Amino acid sequence: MTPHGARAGEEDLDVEEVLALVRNSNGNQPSEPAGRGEADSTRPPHRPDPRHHATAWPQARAIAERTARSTARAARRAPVSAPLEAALGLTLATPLDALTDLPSFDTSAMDGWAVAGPAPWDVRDEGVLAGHSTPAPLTDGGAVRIATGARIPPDTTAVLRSEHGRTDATGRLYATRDIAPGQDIRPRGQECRSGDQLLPVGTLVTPAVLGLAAAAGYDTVEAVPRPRAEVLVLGDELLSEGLPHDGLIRDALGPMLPPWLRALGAEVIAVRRVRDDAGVLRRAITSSDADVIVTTGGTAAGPVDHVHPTLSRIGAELLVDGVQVRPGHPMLLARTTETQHLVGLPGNPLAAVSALLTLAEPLLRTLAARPAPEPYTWPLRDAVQGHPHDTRLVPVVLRGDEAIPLHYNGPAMLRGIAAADALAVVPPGGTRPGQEAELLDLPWASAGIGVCFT
Ligand SMILES: Nc1nc2c(c(=O)[nH]1)N[C@H]1C(S)=C(S)[C@@H](COP(=O)(O)OP(=O)(O)OC[C@H]3O[C@@H](n4cnc5c(N)ncnc54)[C@H](O)[C@@H]3O)O[C@H]1N2
Ligand code: MOO
Repeated sequence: MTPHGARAGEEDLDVEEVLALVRNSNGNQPSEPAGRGEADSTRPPHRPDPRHHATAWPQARAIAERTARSTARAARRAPVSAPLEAALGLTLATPLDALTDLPSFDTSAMDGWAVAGPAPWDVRDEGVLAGHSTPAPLTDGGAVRIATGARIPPDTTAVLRSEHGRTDATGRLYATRDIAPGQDIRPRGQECRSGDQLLPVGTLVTPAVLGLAAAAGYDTVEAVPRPRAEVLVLGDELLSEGLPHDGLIRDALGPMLPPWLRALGAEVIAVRRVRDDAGVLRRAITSSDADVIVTTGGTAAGPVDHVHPTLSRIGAELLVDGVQVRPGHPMLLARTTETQHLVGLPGNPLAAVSALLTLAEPLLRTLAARPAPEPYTWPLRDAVQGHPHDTRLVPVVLRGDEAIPLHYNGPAMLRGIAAADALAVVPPGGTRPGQEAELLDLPWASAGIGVCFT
């Protein structure tokens, strides 16, 4: 594995600059109708050559990130005060400064005796347990039974572990090995002083961050709110239960997308089935107050593929109209209002995954103010056939220090991705056995279901 090193510095671009970048990259005026808008009768009903519009894969991801950054700046969403139990997966909007010294008092690190002065020691009758208030001071030659986590009595020299002490017939305590002054005492403020910065703005709230926040005295943390996402599942052929029959198939994306979008930082406010009707789709889009609308299907140029004409009719700006990636090349990204984006995922399920990781991931991550993952590469055990011009995303499992490409990676298949640890980014032309390729992690593969899906 070879980390690429730090990401190239992403300069702050505003929306105009992003749009200019799109114009330059694919010759397409993003503010123009998408290409087959009913509003523009001078245009042919089908886009003549999708490849002509398609954005290179790395650039598509950069556009998604940049438009999210400029929208986040424009929208200035106020931080929320999140109770710890609701903060997992959010990003800190203010630094986590210690509200107390840690430890907040001198603490015994071991079960044993607090002792004062040299051995032997007379042991007090009553011991000190964790949670007790300040115990009485010791005097030279004195000792007291103490539990791990208990407050150290004033004038204690050290803590003698229970396994390193013995008492004689008269009950006097001796050490079976040397103990140094201060041994097994955690002094107040050893980890931090009140006011110390424990974590900076922008830190992802993990289970460990929740623990640290609680230890440091927090009941709530100031965090960036999750971007609100609404999923519109298009397609009259979809069933929500039972076996496929009579040309109807099960909706695979309705169940898959909400948890995946949550893992990417979104709050999923609704999942709606939308029938193949341009008016219904239009109303569904224009009535949504989500930050990000995610549609599935209808991105191509078939008779009931209503996404492009609808975006055109509502005056949305197409920032990405097709990406040079397989599967998923008809994917799109549009800005529907000043503060709202739409990600069009193709209907083929693995193509939808590809679009999710290409466009939705950088968009949601940036809106959620999450840190960008460090890109990394991994050797692919087997040769992978490449597309002549486009990037391929191929499901892989990680075994030892190799990534093994999986079969069943066709656009309509989920069998490969369901078994995968990551997606390999295969450049045009393919890879040789042992050649390194960038990997895109799947959120559950590295973070665990409970962590990333809450
Ligand atoms: N003439 C062309 N046809 C197609 C092209 C092309 O370039 N020229 N591209 C193909 C590619 S590549 C893809 S990907 C698809 C994208 O199509 P759409 O986004 O319009 O999706 P649909 O046509 O609605 O569906 C495609 C396929 O996926 C199935 N589907 C849809 N939704 C779901 C779902 N929620 N769960 C499971 N399966 C779903 C749907 O039944 C179709 O089989 O276009 C190609 N065509
Ligand atoms: O983008 Mo499509 O998935 O190649 O079938």
